[in-house]
Amino acid sequence: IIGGKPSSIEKWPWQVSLHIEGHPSSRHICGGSIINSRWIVTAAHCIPEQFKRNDIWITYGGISNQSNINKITPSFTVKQIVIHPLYKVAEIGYDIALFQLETPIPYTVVQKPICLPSKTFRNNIYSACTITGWGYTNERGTVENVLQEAKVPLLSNEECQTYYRNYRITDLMLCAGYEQGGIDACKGDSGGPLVCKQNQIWYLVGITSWGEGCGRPGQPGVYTKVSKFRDWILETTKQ
Ligand SMILES: COC(=O)Nc1ccc2c(c1)CCCCCCC[C@H](NC(=O)/C=C/c1cc(Cl)ccc1-n1cnnn1)c1nc-2c(Cl)[nH]1
Repeated sequence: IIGGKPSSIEKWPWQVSLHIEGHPSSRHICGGSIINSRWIVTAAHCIPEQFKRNDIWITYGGISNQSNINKITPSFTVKQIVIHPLYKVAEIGYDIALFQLETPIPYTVVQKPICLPSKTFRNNIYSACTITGWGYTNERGTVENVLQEAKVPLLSNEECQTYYRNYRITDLMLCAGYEQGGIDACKGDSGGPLVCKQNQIWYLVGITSWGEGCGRPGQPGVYTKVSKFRDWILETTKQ
C-alpha cells in the first residue's frame, strides 16, 4: 500500500495472507478476504500457471505482522482453487478466484468474514473506501511486515477510462485513487480487499487487481467489481 499507515487485523479481520510453501519458509503471494468459514476470495492473477496446485498454498488469518508467521502459526490448507472461467489476464477483467479451505476457519475477533455487496450495490462515487495489505509501500519495495491501510475514493468508470487510454475499463471493474496519486495499492496487495462502509456495515466492494505503476498521478488502482460476481460467488461456494 502506497501512502497508507500501519494497521491491525482487528480492524480488518477478513484480511488473509496467502502464502506459497517454501524452504526455509513460506512467502506471502497475495491478499485475500474471508467470505465464509470455508471460502476465501482473491484475484485470479494470484494463481499463475506454476501456482495452480492447491497443495502448495497456505492461508493465514488473524495476522497483523508477517514476521509473526512461523512453522507453528495456525494456518489453513487449500482444498480447491476455483478461477473464474472467463479469466485471461487482469487487465481484461474477471480477475477473481475462490479458495476452498480444507477445514473451516473459526471466527474470532481477528478472523471473521466480510459481507458481499448486493448486485445493485450503489457505490456512492467518491465515498471513501479502504484498501489493506502487506504489499510494497513504494514501487521498488518489499513486502511490509505490518498490515497497512489507506482510504481511497471511488472513481466513476467514465473518469477512470480517461486515465487509461490504452485499456478498456469495463463495467466489471472499479477504479479508486486520487488524480494526484500518492495513495494506492502496490505489489503484494493484489487479491486483497477494497471495503466500503454503508449503514455501519462493511462490504467487499473491490478486489485489488491492477494499475499502471503504484500511486502515480492520473493512474488510479483498478479493482474487480465484486457486486458483478455475487451470483458466481454464491453458486460456486454452495458446493
Ligand atoms: C517475500 O515474499 C514476497 O516478496 N512476495 C511477493 C511480493 C510481491 C509480489 C509477489 C510475491 C508475486 C505474486 C505473483 C502473483 C501476483 C502478480 C501481480 C501482483 N500485483 C499486485 O500485487 C498489485 C498490483 C497493483 C494493483 C493496483 Cl489496484 C494498483 C497498482 C498495482 N501495481 C502496479 N504495479 N505494481 N503494483 C504482484 N504481486 C507481487 C508482485 Cl512483484 N506483483
